[in-house]
Amino acid sequence: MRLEIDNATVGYGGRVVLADASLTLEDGEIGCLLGPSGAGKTTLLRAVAGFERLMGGRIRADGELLVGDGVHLPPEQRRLGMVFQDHALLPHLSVLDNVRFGLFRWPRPKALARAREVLELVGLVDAADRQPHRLSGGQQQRVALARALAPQPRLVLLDEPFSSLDPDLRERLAVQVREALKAAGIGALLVTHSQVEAFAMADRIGVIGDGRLQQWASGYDLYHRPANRFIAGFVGEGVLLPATVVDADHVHTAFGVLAADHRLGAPTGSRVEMLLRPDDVIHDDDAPLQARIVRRHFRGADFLYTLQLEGGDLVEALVPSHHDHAIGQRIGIRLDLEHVIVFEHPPQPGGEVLAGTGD
Ligand SMILES: Nc1ncnc2c1ncn2[C@@H]1O[C@H](COP(=O)(O)OP(=O)(O)OP(=O)(O)O)[C@@H](O)[C@H]1O
Repeated sequence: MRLEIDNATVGYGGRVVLADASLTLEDGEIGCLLGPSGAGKTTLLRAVAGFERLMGGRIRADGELLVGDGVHLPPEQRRLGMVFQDHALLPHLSVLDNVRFGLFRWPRPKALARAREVLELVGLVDAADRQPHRLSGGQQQRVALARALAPQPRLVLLDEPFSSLDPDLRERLAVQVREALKAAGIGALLVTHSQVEAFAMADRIGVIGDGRLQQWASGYDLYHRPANRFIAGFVGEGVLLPATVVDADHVHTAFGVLAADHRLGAPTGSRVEMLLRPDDVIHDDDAPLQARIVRRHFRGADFLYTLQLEGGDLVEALVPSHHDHAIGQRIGIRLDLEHVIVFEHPPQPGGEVLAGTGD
């Protein structure tokens, strides 16, 4: 199902939580709403489901108006599946009967066959006769997904489905859930505040913050082509480094003159900022530019080094972990990127290390 959210404004009691959000999720795609707590992700998801009203805008499913312009289709007429954080399985029913529960209008043999089919999709057909409480948290969440998929919804809505699970398990489960949805050919819209989950699961991610949908794009584009400073800081790590505009296409930086990703409006000589991700900075013994290690964070496969350049600015570099250098040591670095992302407004003196607030 193609989902179109067009200038949706949502809120409570006249107070706007999220204004003018627009996005399109193509048939079979998995979308994710990512953002800090209280940003309005759940409210928007509930508006798609039909549990909240819109203050403005429209939501369409395959061109059909679900809500907006005086229309408000009740949730049960939208043919959407829901999976919640507390999967709410019925404890006295077997896994199979939990999945079959929503199919009470189907003829019994057909309902049984469908329940088995979706349990197969989520890899739990062998657990069909067990009670839900005898399954792990991750398995229970997969049963909840199977239950949502059983009535063949047009789209599945998932609200923080993995948040009660261990971080390790979450990412694995996100991948499994993605595979099950793709195998079923059913698209989904997921709410999470974890970018790890969003990256593992989604074809498209919408980052919500400061009352707006800040960007709707692939995980790759959010990371490498963030639309603004908010996204640059919320998604991934890196630094914002001061730079000076040379001409409409170039900036001067500590790494020399670099090509900007877009034509610059700021006049020659203006101070701007450029985004450097840790994987843009390569450790190279032969590089003429040297930087001093001021912090090191061992992560197993690699080190995240914080490095100070000659002029005092800080950058971060992701370096394979067999390059084990001590704090205070100087190492050669160069950049591996074609264009730099430039934000054209007054920079912080000395640059800024982005916290990577989306965990
Ligand atoms: N039923 C309600 N009545 C009034 N205000 C509400 C209601 N539900 C949520 N809010 C407020 O709306 C804002 C957005 O809440 P929402 O749950 O959509 O955020 P979220 O991005 O999903 O956050 P979280 O990740 O913490 O779930 C918050 O300020 C919240 O306090």
